[in-house]
Amino acid sequence: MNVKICGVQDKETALAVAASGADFIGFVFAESSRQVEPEVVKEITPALPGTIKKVGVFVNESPDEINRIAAYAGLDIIQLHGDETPTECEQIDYPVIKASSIREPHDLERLSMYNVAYSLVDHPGGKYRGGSGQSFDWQILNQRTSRHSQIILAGGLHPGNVQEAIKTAKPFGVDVSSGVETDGRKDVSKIQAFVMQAKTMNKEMKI
Ligand SMILES: O=C(O)c1ccccc1N[C@@H]1O[C@H](COP(=O)(O)O)[C@@H](O)[C@H]1O
Repeated sequence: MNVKICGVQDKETALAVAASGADFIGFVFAESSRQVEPEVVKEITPALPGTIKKVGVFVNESPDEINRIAAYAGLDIIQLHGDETPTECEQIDYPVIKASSIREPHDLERLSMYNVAYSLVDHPGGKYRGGSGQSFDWQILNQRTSRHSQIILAGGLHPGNVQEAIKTAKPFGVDVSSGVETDGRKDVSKIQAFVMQAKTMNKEMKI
């Protein structure tokens, strides 16, 4: 199971995320309580091993600005968490994770409009466009077709429910932000527990 830990804001936490065995680390450049400046991420990314993919999260930013920040900050992958069109996704010079809100089975149809590396499925959200800590009905994902491969499941995951989520939705990967925090800050013991729970499912399900 592939694991992404999102909303990292400092080098110490980033190193702990890499040491936990996570496959992707996310930095939020969009408006959020977890927003981080490109100058900060530029100092963090060279300290991380090449094995962990550095993901920049953007909401309704222009492709030119995203490409500029990605090159400057040393990103590998771009996560688009707003109303970006399929054309805008194709203007990104990096592999794209396109996030979509899932309320009902019909929402899955939207995923195949995008020619992107990964589709991330999330709860419709709260104050910001993501990171709300709320989950949706994972059973909906059982109605996806083979066109919907490389699904990353997000929204309200935490160490206590990630195994059930994986069993139900059988995603390519899982993504978490709020669920590995205590009092709004990343909590290394929760990050380690989340990665351990998700990777254990890997072995049990042989996926
Ligand atoms: O984490 C944020 O603050 C954020 C802000 C704006 C867009 C996306 C954001 N994070 C993404 O939101 C989902 C779900 O997060 P949570 O686990 O429910 O808190 C996840 O994909 C994050 O990458």
